[in-house]
Amino acid sequence: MPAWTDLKIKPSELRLDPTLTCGQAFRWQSTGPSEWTCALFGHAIDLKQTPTTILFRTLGHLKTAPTDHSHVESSLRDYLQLHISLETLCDTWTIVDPDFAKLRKAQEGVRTLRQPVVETLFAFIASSNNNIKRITMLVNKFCAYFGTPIETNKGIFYTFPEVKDIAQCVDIEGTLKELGFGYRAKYYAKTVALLCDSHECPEIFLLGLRDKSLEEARKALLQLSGVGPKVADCVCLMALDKPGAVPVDTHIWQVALRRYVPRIANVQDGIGAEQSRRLVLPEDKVELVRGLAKLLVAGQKAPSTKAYEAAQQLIIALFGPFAGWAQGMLFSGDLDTTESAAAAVKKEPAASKRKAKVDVSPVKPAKPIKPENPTKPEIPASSIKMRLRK
Ligand SMILES: Nc1nc2[nH]c(O)nc2c(=O)[nH]1
Repeated sequence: MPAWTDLKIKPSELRLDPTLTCGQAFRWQSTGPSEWTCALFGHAIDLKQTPTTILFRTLGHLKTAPTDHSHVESSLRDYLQLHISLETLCDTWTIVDPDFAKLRKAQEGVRTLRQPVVETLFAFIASSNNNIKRITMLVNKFCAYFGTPIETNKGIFYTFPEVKDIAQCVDIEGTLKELGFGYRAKYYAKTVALLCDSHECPEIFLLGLRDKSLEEARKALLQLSGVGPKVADCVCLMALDKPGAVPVDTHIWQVALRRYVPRIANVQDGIGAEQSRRLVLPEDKVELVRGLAKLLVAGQKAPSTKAYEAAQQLIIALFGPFAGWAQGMLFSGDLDTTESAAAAVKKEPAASKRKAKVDVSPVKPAKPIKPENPTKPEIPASSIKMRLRK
C-alpha cells in the first residue's frame, strides 16, 4: 500500500464521517475504520481520519491522469476548501447566534466541499423527492454504468462521467429508468441534450459559472431540466464557489421557523449583548429580520415560495457571506435530529449515521410528479458493471 500523506488538518476544521455523509457528496465509500475512498481527479483517493488530523493516499489512477503527488494533494486541498477556516466562521456565527456553540460542537468539522460541477449538478437532479440513501445508490449506479473504472486493492471505484460520455448513450431516459431513476430519467436526457446542443464543451460552460455572480449562475442552471431553485442553490454552494447560496427545502424552512423565529422578538439592537440565546444583530438588520420572521410565521398557514424565500433571506441576514456553509451545519444537525426522532419512534437502535429516510427533496416540484412504479424491477447489478465494494 502507498504511504499516507498528512494533510495537517484538525477535526475542528474537518471531520470526514459527517462531511462525507451529510447529503452533499454521494460517492465516498466507507472502506475501513475511519477510511473513505472515492474516484476523483482521475485517482482513487483514500482518506483516513485520525484523532488529530486527516491522511490521504492514492490507490490507483486512470492512464490519462497526471500522477504528480503534489498535484493530487493540491486538487484535494481545493476540493476540501482547506484554505477556508471553519473555526473562524463558527466564531463569527456564534456571536450572532450564541446557541450556535451547541450546534458547532455536535456538527464539529462539517464543512462545505468544492465538488466537480457536473457531478454536483447530476447528483442533485437525482435529489428530487428523494432521500440520501437512495440518491447515493442512484449516483453510484450512474457512475458504474457511464463512468470509468479504477482498479485498486480495495475494489473498483468509478469516475463520474463527462457529459459527452453520457451523451453517447442512444437512450438515456430508458437506460436511467432501468437503473431506477424513475421520472427523473427524462430530466437527465433533456439536460444532457440542452448542454450538448448549446455548448461544444459543457464542462467548460459549467465551470465558467464559477466566475459569474450567484444570480447569473442560478439563472443559467434554472434553464436545465430537473433544476429548480433548491437544486440550483445546492450546485451554486457545493460546486460553483457561491458560499452565500442557501438552499431551502421544507427541513431548512422548519429549522428557520423553530430555531430562529421564537427568538426574534428578543432581537437585541447592536452587537455585544451578553444574554444567552438572544440573537445579536447589528442595528441595521433588526427590522429586516423581524419582517422576515413575520413572513415565516404567515407561511405556516399556507406555505408559499415567499415563505421559503424569507427563510433563505433570514439565514443570509444572520450568517452573512458564508451563510451557505452555516446552512450546511444546520442541515446536518437537522438530519441527526430527524434520525434520532425516527429511531425513537421505531423504538429500535438508532440507524447507522445518515441511513435514515430523510427526504431531501427540493421545496416543490414545478410540475406534478408522476408516482414511480415501486414494483418495476431494476437492472440486475451484475449487468450494469456494478462492482462496488460492499
Ligand atoms: N448541505 C446541504 N446538503 C444537502 N443535501 C441535500 O439534498 N440538500 C441539502 C441542503 O440543503 N444542504
